[in-house]
Amino acid sequence: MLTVHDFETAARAKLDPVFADFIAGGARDEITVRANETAFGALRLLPRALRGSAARELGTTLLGSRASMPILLSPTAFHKLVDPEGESATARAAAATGTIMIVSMASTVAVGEIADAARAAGGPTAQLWFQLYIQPDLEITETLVRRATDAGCTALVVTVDSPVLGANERNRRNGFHDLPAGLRCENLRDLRDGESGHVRQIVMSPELNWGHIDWLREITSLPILLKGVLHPEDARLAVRHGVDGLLLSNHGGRQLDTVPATLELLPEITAAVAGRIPVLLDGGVRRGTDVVKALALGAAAVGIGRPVMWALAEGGEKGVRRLLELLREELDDTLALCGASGLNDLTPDLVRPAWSGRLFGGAVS
Ligand SMILES: Cc1cc2nc3c(=O)[nH]c(=O)nc-3n(C[C@H](O)[C@H](O)[C@H](O)COP(=O)(O)O)c2cc1C
Ligand SMILES: CCCCC(=O)C(=O)O
Repeated sequence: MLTVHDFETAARAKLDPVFADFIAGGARDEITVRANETAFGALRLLPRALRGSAARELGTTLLGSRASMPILLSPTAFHKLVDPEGESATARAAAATGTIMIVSMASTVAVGEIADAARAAGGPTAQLWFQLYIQPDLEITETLVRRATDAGCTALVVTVDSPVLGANERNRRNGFHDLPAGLRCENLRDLRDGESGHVRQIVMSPELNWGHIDWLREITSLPILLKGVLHPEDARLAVRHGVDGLLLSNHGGRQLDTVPATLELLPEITAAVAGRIPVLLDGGVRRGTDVVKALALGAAAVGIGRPVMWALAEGGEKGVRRLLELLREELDDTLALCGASGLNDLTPDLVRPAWSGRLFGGAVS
């Protein structure tokens, strides 16, 4: 396994095609799925020379949580679909690497158990954040927040791009609508009478509004990030509503199709928040160079979604660990080649659009 794409190929060879499609797929024509990766390819890096340093510092602190590198595990549902130990295996790999795992509310291991696995592998400083779909039944949401807080999660990541579930037509064609027998959304156990972790218990609520964020702000002292804000005006509103950070995300192209690539939106979103809160980004990050481009354009860190599922499918805990080490090596190598000794050296002047004839006044095309 030498690249993220090797993990994708290996996972596809191993997995039930229905599950492989669930992971790879996106909404409708998957235009945004492709755009996320393409956007990184449309930028070029412009390195500095003779700024040598013997070692690079990759560590960072995000909203009080220490991370050994600016690459987080974005929340992905249903890890037991691809590995019998599910999220516990993922958490051990993240903790051993010293980076932050954002636990999906739709995890197939309960968040408390995931936290135990993370601490066993990474010690007391292992960092987990918890992703939340605010439920219209606020009592249920409050219970979920309490479960995450009791487990030791150090931030809440509220997904706001899912008033309804994205239309994944691969899943529809494959008839994949629910978890196979024996697997459950363990965080949802015993929330309502007679329901014990059914996926359909998770309500995607079209009524959500800023009042819900204000309410959440009142009931928790954990930092709150919003995941899925795309419009710069909403980024400004987030700051005004006391949100602590943004995870700039289009859900890996799985919600509204044809929204821009997240990288494309990054300059506008960082301008809108004007340094008041950190902006993280996910979507299409597959290489160390992608991480550097996002950070150069103002992201505090990036998240990876599908690569984690592929690595977990390929090799369980070891696979995820190898994936994270690989990305760390690529990031370190890219920093060195760019003449950067740390993340603060990554500035916008290191990035430019790919060459086009227009640079020559249209003389060459
Ligand atoms: C299989 C899968 C499951 C996901 N589950 C969730 C989830 O439960 N909650 C959420 O907010 N985002 C979820 N996402 C979106 C990811 O958090 C992330 O935004 C996206 O995968 C990033 O793009 P990438 O896959 O290109 O790295 C999921 C994505 C995938 C591929
Ligand atoms: C209710 C599970 C949601 C999973 C999800 O967010 C995704 O597959 O993108």
